[in-house]
Formats: sequence, structure tokens, C-alpha cells
Amino acid sequence: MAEASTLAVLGAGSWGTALAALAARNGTPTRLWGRDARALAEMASSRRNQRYLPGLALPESLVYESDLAAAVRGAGVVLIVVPSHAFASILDELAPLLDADTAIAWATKGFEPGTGRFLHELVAEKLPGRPAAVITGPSFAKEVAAGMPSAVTVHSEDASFAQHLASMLHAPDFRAYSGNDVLGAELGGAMKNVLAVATGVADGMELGLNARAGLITRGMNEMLRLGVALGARPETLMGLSGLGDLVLTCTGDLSRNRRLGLALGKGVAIDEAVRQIGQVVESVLTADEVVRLATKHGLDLPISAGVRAVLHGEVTPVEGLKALMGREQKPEYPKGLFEPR
Ligand SMILES: NC(=O)C1=CN([C@@H]2O[C@H](COP(=O)(O)OP(=O)(O)OC[C@H]3O[C@@H](n4cnc5c(N)ncnc54)[C@H](O)[C@@H]3O)[C@@H](O)[C@H]2O)C=CC1
Ligand SMILES: O=C(CO)COP(=O)(O)O
Repeated sequence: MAEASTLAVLGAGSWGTALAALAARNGTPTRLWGRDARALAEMASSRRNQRYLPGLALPESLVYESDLAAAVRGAGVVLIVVPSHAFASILDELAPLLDADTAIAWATKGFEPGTGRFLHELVAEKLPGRPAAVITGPSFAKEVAAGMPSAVTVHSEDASFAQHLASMLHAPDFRAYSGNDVLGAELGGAMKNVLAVATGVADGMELGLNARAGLITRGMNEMLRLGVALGARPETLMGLSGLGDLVLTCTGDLSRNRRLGLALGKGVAIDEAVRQIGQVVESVLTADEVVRLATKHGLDLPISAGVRAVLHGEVTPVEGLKALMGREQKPEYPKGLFEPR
């Protein structure tokens, strides 16, 4: 029997650590699991995550657990914060370990690599019949960890679970809204990483502020078009999970996806840029999946496709820009965006 108020956070990188620290500071009994037992032991003794969040003093009440079964045993909510490429395999590991009444949440942004499946689809397939929610929105781990004001949103088909999870996180400096458009919330969080590479490339090439604003706006248009085709609600995409995170990631140098774009725009090779960043850069996998989904729905998303082509080395940033600027002149909205298709 799970204890509803107990939280197990899986993934001891920057975002998992920041969320676990936030919940623990809020008085939620919280365990943090990571795959690296040595790093966890070091965190337990120093109360710091030196590699991912240097400078943050972790709350005394936070418990570290390197055994996955022990970490999730009796937890009311299991919150997954591993990179998207590890998401499906952690669900498989969890399936035999969870109590019948444990709910699932995730703060991972991305899709299943190679299939374009949404993370909520993986959860429904591998851990069916449980309350499930995504936590997303404009939230750099470093700022949340430092107690700087932030706002996120928690979406679930189960309104009471969304509310329960939002109140576990909500704090004087951390607003947690709730909603019920899981697909829309996930799409915004995934796509903004790809679009952040585009503005990063433009800024790395020193193309100017007009280019940046143009890319953000036309990127938002791509998010809305794909979202509407997939059944997301436009207001979700215009909210924290879409526009909010798009603006943050396209303009804030704390973004690893933006920093990848900046490096590519300056001529650094992709492998070297990813190595220098030293943390997960979701766009490298997500760009393929955005283009896969767009193709499936007959949509042309030139910025996302351009980012995918640059990431694969199929075109240089200069060629990508030329292709974008050289597209045919046309109305800003050829079809009413919000009209039913
Ligand atoms: N850092 C941030 O500000 C935010 C990150 N996110 C999302 O959270 C997710 C995790 O990102 P970060 O924590 O930032 O990444 P990170 O690079 O800081 O840490 C990744 C963590 O995942 C672990 N990991 C990697 N492969 C694993 C596997 N197979 N099994 C278990 N653990 C594994 C690593 O050991 C590391 O602890 C990403 O989807 C990211 O987009 C969402 C919002 C904010
Ligand atoms: O998702 C994030 C902020 O909301 C973090 O963005 P990056 O993964 O680009 O660093």
C-alpha cells in the first residue's frame, strides 16, 4: 500500500535533483534515485550535487536511494526525470516494482526515439491503469534550485491527481498550475527544444535580433500547426508549456539546446558541442521525431526540418538559413490556424 504523500524522484541529474529538493523543502517525504550509486553516496554525504547543480545546498530531509525497488516501494507518486532516450526502459524496470496504487508523473521532455510516440503513450502501454501526469513549463533547474520565481504546469486526465501533484510542488517561489491537456503540454515541451537550436544557430551566426524574433514567432506557428493536427488545445501551446518554454529556451543561455545552436552557428562540430555541454541535449533526438510526426500528418515545418538537417550534417547552418529565407512569399496564415481541419 503506497503512502500518497511520499514522492520518489527517478533521475539525479539537474532537473531531477532540483525537483526533489523543491518537494523535500515543501515538506514532502522525498527519495531521490539515480543510476550512479557512487554519485548518490557523495550527494548524501556532502548534501550537494557537484556535477549537475553545483552550489545548491540540498535539504537535510532528502533521502538518497540507489536501489530502484527500494526507492519506489510505498511511494504514492513516482516522478521520472531521466532523459527521453532512457524513458521506455525505466518504465519496463518499474512495471514489476510498483505498488498497485502508485501514480506516475514525468518531467522528461521529448518522444520515444525512433517512433515519435509521446511519453504518455509509453506510460499508458507499460504502466496502464494508473493516474499519470506530466510536469512541464519554463523552468531552468539552476534557477528553481536557487529559489528564483518560476511557474510550471501539471497536466493529467485525472484532475485530482494533477491537483495533488501541483500542490506537492507549489511553493512561495514556485507556482504550479494544473490542466488536462497532456498531449499539448508534452508537445510544447518537446518542440521548444528543437526551436531553441534554430534561434541559437541564428544568434551564433550573429544574424541579429529581428532574426531571433522571427524564428521564435514562426517556430510558435509550427508548434501550433502540429499541435492542432495532433489534437492539442491551442491555449495549452500558448501557455507555460508551449510559448512560455519556447521564449525561455530560445532566449536564455542556460538552455543546453540553445547553447548547442549557438555552437553550431559559430562553426563548432555537433559532437564537440554536445561534449562541451556535458548534459542531456534533447533536441538531438527530438528533431527527428518532430519531423516524423509532421510528415505523418502531411505538414511542412521548415524550421524544425532545417534544424534536423543541420543536426544530421545534411546542410550547414548557412545553407539552412538560405533555404529558410528563400522560401516562396506567402500569406502569414494561409489557412485559419484555429479553424477545424
Ligand atoms: N535541466 C532543466 O532545466 C530541465 C530539464 N528538463 C528535462 O528533464 C530531463 C532530464 O534532464 P536533466 O536532468 O536536465 O539532464 P542532466 O543531463 O542534467 O541529467 C541527466 C541524468 O539522467 C541520468 N541518466 C542518463 N541515462 C540514464 C538511464 N539510462 N537511466 C537512468 N538515468 C539516466 C544521468 O545519469 C543524469 O543523472 C530531460 O528530458 C530534460 O529535457 C525539463 C525541465 C527543466
Ligand atoms: O526545459 C528546460 C527549461 O524549461 C531546459 O532547457 P534545456 O534542456 O535546453 O537546457
